[in-house]
Amino acid sequence: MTLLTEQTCSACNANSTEQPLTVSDMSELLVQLKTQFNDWSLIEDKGVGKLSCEFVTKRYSNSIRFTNQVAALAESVNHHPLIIVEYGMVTVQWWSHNIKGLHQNDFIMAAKTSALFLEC
Ligand SMILES: C[C@H](O)[C@H](O)[C@H]1CNC2=NC(N)=NC(=O)C2=N1
Repeated sequence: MTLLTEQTCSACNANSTEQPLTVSDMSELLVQLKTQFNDWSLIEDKGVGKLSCEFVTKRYSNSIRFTNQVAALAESVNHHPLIIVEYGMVTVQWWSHNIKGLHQNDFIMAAKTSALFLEC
């Protein structure tokens, strides 16, 4: 099985007709993600499933540097997370706005976000 970090995002377009993942597909992807990076959680926010992770940083400047790296990654694939920047912590949440739920892309991007943090 190809690691999520080695997969690429499918094109994200506003009028996607794709549906959110089935529960079984989501569960399988969550196991894959947590096997590689255990800190991600599946949350539900106003009925929308999201992947959320809190990254602990040493200084605010580290938070900003990591945030900028995630932003560059997001821009490179036109798929963007919510990022909350605090002193000592960056919270990242991935979901697909166009389908109001989780897509495989979100699991790929979550894995790539964690891989970025490890290099940071
Ligand atoms: C028009 C543009 O391609 C779309 O709005 C993209 C931008 N970034 C996006 N990011 C996320 N997380 N979900 C989307 O549906 C999405 N759509």
